[in-house]
Amino acid sequence: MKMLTFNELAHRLPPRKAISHKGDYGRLLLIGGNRNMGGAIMLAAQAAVCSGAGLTTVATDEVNHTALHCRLPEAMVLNWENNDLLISKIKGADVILIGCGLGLETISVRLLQTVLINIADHQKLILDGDAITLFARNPQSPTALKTLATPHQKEWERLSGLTPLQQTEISNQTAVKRLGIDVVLKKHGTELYLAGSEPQRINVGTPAMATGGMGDTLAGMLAGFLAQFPRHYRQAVCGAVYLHSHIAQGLAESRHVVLPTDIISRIQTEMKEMIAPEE
Ligand SMILES: NC(=O)C1=CN([C@@H]2O[C@H](COP(=O)(O)OP(=O)(O)OC[C@H]3O[C@@H](n4cnc5c(N)ncnc54)[C@H](O)[C@@H]3O)[C@@H](O)[C@H]2O)[C@@H](O)CC1
Ligand SMILES: Nc1ncnc2c1ncn2[C@@H]1O[C@H](COP(=O)(O)OP(=O)(O)O)[C@@H](O)[C@H]1O
Ligand SMILES: [Mg+2]
Repeated sequence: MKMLTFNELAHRLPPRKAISHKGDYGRLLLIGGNRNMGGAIMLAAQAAVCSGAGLTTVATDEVNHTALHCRLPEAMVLNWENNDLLISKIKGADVILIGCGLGLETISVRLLQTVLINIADHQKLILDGDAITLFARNPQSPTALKTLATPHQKEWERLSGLTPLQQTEISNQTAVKRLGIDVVLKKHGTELYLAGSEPQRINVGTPAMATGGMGDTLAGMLAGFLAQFPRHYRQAVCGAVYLHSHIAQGLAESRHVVLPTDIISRIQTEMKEMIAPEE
């Protein structure tokens, strides 16, 4: 499988224009965080904001609102039980990420359905975590033109029917085509299956990343990149996936374990290396 390298990514994403404002860098809606897993959506939201999303709104259980406001005053918050407000936020978003700490309860199912019904083909959708598990139980054609799922191997097994041992490049490609979505298959040597390009694999990453919340952080980075670089879909997805593991690998030189929050604190600085200098 083709290897994704830093050289292929460096300076392929555009710098910010002097005459621009937050509205130019994407409206992002993140949906997740039940009563027990508020941390998952907070990590995703922090990663998205630090990646440069213009405006970030988080729809989550009300129990998480104070913590989220304290941790990330840059983000707006809404109660995910407020269906009318949620629908209006879905319709106004450029990118929607659902799944981090979403849970598998009745409300989780309803939230995913609300997104799938109300999203339109000019918007981008990212399915992570529990949204993948729920989607696998009831697969349907997504109405978003671009739908990206970010499963780990167990979630990919639920979605594709392939056990980790059966998850070969050819079988994965067949399953991706059948599902009609793009897939970032997370593992040691994460693989990218994006429509219109040949599968790629990253050569960065470390077992120091094997800790809860690491995938939530990647999902937030992907959302932030897609919101901000709407005309550079492939480079944005590859850039976020690569940078997440590249940062972790650098930090792991001096740490036994790398925390999601350690990665988040490096995103802004490391993105400076990756973005083309202003012309
Ligand atoms: N702080 C938080 O609130 C956290 C919330 N989380 C949320 O917990 C929910 C469930 O996600 P989980 O992934 O824990 O649960 P799952 O039950 O979907 O999958 C976890 C299990 O899959 C297996 N597995 C096989 N291959 C794997 C691979 N390559 N990578 C990871 N696991 C692999 C492992 O045995 C692991 O115990 C998600 O909504 C997620 O966002 C987790 O991200 C952990 C942190
Ligand atoms: N041994 C490893 N080597 C490289 N990357 C890893 C390793 N273990 C975990 N990761 C990375 O950490 C992230 C874990 O994602 P996920 O399992 O969804 O975490 P969570 O749901 O807890 O946030 C993925 O990006 C995966 O590639
Ligand atoms: Mg996960």
